[in-house]
Amino acid sequence: MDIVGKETLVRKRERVGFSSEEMETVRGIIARVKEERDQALLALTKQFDRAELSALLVSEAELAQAEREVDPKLLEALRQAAERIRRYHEKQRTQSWISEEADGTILGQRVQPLERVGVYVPGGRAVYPSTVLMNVIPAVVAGVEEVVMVTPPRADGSVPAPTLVAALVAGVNKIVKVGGAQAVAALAYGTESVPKVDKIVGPGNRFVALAKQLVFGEVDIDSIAGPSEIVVIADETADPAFVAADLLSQAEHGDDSSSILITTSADLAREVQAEVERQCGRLERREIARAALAQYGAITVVDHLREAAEVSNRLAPEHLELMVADPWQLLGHIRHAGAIFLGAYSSEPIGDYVAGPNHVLPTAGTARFFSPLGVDHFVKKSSLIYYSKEAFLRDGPKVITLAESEGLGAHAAAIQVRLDREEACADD
Ligand SMILES: NC(=O)c1ccc[n+]([C@@H]2O[C@H](COP(=O)([O-])OP(=O)(O)OC[C@H]3O[C@@H](n4cnc5c(N)ncnc54)[C@H](O)[C@@H]3O)[C@@H](O)[C@H]2O)c1
Ligand SMILES: N[C@H](CO)Cc1c[nH]c[nH+]1
Ligand SMILES: [Zn+2]
Repeated sequence: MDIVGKETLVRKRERVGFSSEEMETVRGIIARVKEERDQALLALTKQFDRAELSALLVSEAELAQAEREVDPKLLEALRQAAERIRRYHEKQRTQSWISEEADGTILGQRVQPLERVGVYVPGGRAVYPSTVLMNVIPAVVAGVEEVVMVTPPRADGSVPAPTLVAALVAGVNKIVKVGGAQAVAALAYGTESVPKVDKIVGPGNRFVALAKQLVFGEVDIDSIAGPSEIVVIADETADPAFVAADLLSQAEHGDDSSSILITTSADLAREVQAEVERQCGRLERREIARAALAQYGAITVVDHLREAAEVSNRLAPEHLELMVADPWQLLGHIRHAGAIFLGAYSSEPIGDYVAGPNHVLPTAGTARFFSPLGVDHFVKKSSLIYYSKEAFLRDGPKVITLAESEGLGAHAAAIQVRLDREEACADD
């Protein structure tokens, strides 16, 4: 990892948008799925995943086989993680409310779960049972009636047992063996095997992200979760081995992941640089991590922690670790980050798996305005309005004035007809 100036470090994070070629590919896939439905899904799965499927849906027998096959230790870890994730998300529930005014007017807001959602679970380069839990549990906690999961099959037509078992633990209703843009299109428009959903959530590669953007409007989507990112702010009290290990934890996700250290200590910067080199050599995914660090990894030395917070706020990272003597004090200066990890033992992977908060977080600077995936993403709200006659007679004339100022005569007339009726009744 290079030690660079802070402006170079900020530029390291800049990403290229979608190419016209990618646009064309994904538009073509979506159009084909709309037209040919299941036939297109089967053909595209053969083309991209090299799997020749006889059925798109995962069967009960496959689920039972996965339960038998999976390591009991993994099953137990998934169950315990699911419990913590469920408990955290239960705290996010928002209630409907209703409030009555003195004149009898009743106003309120009704919160209702979405009926059916689709969850994309990546299946290309790695297996992510934890991502199944993180996407499905908030939907279940919100009260969504039907959760449809899509994930690309392996070349032999199977879905990895840990993914299937995680789906069972989390409460998925239907699992479809399809990935990429074709899976997103199927959820957005519906096919013989895939029901049309109201919202699509879940991370994926560029084809998945682009497809989600293109079907937005037909269905709702969550924010687009791009390549993983970590920023560590560390002072001279941080342990260089801990810092290096946490930087590598995100670098191993993909060669487009970003790992950045901002520190007030030039000594720590050099120690972390050496540690990263040493620890990276021991990793199975070292080539991926090296490529990520070369392109999107950097260390910068700043004069004080306030400046470190300013640089981090400009990056608005997905994950931010505060490995400093007093992380709670520094927290006051942090404005933008998807998840903030405080202190030496709040290592980022704790948040990826077991802490409870969601690991689907805003990336690429979107933590400035997006929030972590949560129960809110799976509900919608309706306003409730009951006007008493007394309140109507008081406010009606104001509505007429406002409607006339906008040239909307029918609006004014809807009020006037009631005012006239009232006047006629009073005359009788
Ligand atoms: N933010 C998170 O919480 C989180 C969690 C897990 C994974 N991820 C990210 O999700 C991504 C997963 O990517 P992945 O590729 O491993 O799996 P993926 O499931 O997203 O993509 C695989 C699919 O991409 C499609 N595809 C591949 N090449 C194509 C091409 N040339 N043209 C059209 N379609 C093509 C195929 O249909 C294939 O099934 C990674 O970037 C990973 O970091 C993020
Ligand atoms: N760190 C990833 C999100 O950026 C999520 C993940 C899944 N598994 C391990 N990590
Ligand atoms: Zn991770």
